[in-house]
This record gives sequence, structure tokens and C-alpha cells, in this order.
Amino acid sequence: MGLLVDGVWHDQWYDTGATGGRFVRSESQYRNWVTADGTAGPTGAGGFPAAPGRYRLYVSLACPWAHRTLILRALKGLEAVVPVSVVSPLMGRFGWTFDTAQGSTGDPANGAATLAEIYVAADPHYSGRVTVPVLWDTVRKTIVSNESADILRMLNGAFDAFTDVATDYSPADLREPIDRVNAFVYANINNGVYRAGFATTQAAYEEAFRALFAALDELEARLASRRYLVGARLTEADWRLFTTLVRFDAVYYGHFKCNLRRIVDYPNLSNYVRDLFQVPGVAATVDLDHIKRHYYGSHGTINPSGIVPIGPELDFGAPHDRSRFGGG
Ligand SMILES: N[C@@H](CCC(=O)N[C@@H](CS)C(=O)NCC(=O)O)C(=O)O
Repeated sequence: MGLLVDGVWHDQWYDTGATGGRFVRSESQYRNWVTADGTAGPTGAGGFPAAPGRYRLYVSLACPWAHRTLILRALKGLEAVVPVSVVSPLMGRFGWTFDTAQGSTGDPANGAATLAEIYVAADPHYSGRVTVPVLWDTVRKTIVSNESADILRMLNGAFDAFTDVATDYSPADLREPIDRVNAFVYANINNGVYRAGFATTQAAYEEAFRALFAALDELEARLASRRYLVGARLTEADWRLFTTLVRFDAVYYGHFKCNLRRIVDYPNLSNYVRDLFQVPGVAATVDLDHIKRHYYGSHGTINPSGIVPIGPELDFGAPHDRSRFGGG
């Protein structure tokens, strides 16, 4: 794992020295938007009109942030409109690679060997982390966005002319409560598991751990009286929570030391995660093999042997009790 400094790759682990052992996620640097007509979106510059086949999504099947974009792409029926390249699950000294022997699809669009090459192709002087997901413009040969929250909304709304699926997962009338839940889930749960797992002091770990389980307890209570997080509708807020929950028992509980409770120990959260997993199209986006190989195999400071545990047994396809709320 490493980062680019002025376009040059440096193999180094996260530096938590300046932040009291706390892991602080860096801000995404590409924040442009694909829009239906190419006008600028909420941030960045315009000039990225939606078109079939023009944009390629670079993802890791292991990564929860990339996973949200894959789910929206599947739910919106955009598989043929926005092609995907999958990186190898192992993030080693060259960062994300297109090693097909390890499970990558390769990079037919740019013929790159590493994701860092894509970042350098967009900007020869790029400095920063080389993260997935990336939305790449094959016409302008640049990165439109490397922020999953934004890419999620582009897939939800910008490509409607090229799909029959009209479902809106971020409806304007629910934006405010969706944004509120997203902020809570991001800070305490999505990023919370990383803050626990990548902490390098006991205090930083405990701070993240306590906030994580307080938040899970709160959502467990919230989901006792409603099927989804916001209103009666399935929204992007649910998908953003789902990608962390579906990894929790297999990875975060052990590898990131988030071991107060498993998701299977929460009646509502465990039924909820099965409910979401069983939405048509979603199961095919969940790859527990890539997920486990990535985390246990890539973080040498946390798991030096690289041994990937065999368990636990998980059955997201088992029946759930969420239909009693209606909807869905
Ligand atoms: N804010 C970004 C975060 C993406 C992110 O951190 N992805 C991880 C994989 S789960 C990554 O590529 N990390 C590589 C690194 O930090 O060097 C987003 O949500 O799109």
C-alpha cells in the first residue's frame, strides 16, 4: 500500500503519528459530476455528459466504498452502460493492481498494470492516495470522480435516459433525512470500523470502538419499528450501511477488533442485512472471497502472516422477518 507524490509511487503505510494514533481518511480529490446534459454538478467542473459506454468504473469487490457504486449500477440496470474493471483483491507494494491471476478483470480500457497508472494518466503530478472507486472518462481520458458518495448519486440520477429503471434512491423530498443518516453512519460505522482497525494507540481504538457500537445499538433500535433507515422507502442510506454490515462478521469483528457483538447477534440488523442482500441483483455484487483475501492479505501491520480465516459461516440468503413492515 502506498501513495503518489508528484506522480511518483511511494510504498508506505498510513501515517497516524501526527494524529495521536487516529486514522484520518484523506479527502477525495476528483469531485466532478457526470450529469444528464453535461452541465456542472454540485461540485467540480462540467463537460461530462452521460453517454452509454463513455465512463468506466474502476472498483475493488473488497472495498465497501466501491461496493456501494456497484450496487447502484446493478439496481439501475446500468451494467452495459457503465462498464467495470475490477482490481485484484490484494493491495500490496504497488497498491491496487490489475493482476488477473489474483482475480482482477484486467484493464481493457487503458492497459494499465496498476491503478496508480490511471491516476497518473489523469494528472502526471497527482499527489495523494490511489483509491477505488474511480469513475474514468474514456473520451477526455481523465478521472471524473473518485468519491463514492458522489458516484452513487450520478449512477442514481444521471443515466436515466439509458435505463428502464426509474427508481430514485435519493429522492429530493428525502435528501435532508438521507444526508443526516449518511453523516451518522459514515462517521461511526462505515469509517468507524476503519478508525478502530487502523488505530495505532489504545485510546484511539477505544474511542472508535465505543462510537461504533453505540451507533449500531442506535440503529438496531431504529430498525425495530421500520423496515428501512429513512421513511418507508429503500434509499441510498440503506445501501451505504449495507456494505459495512455485510463485511462485519467476516472481517471487521476479527481483523479490525470490532468484537463487542457480531451483526448476527443483533436481531433487527441481521434480518435487515438479509433483506437487503435478497433484493434482486445485490447478491451478485457481494464477493466474500475478495473481501476476506483483501483485508487479511493486504494489511501486513495488522495480520503479518496474511492467513485468511476460513469462517465464519454466513447465510445472507436465509429467510428474514422484515416483510412485516410492508414496502420493499
Ligand atoms: N472517500 C473515498 C474512500 C475510498 C477508499 O478509501 N477506498 C479504499 C479501499 S476500501 C482504498 O482504495 N484505499 C487505498 C489507500 O488508501 O491507499 C470514497 O468513498 O470513494
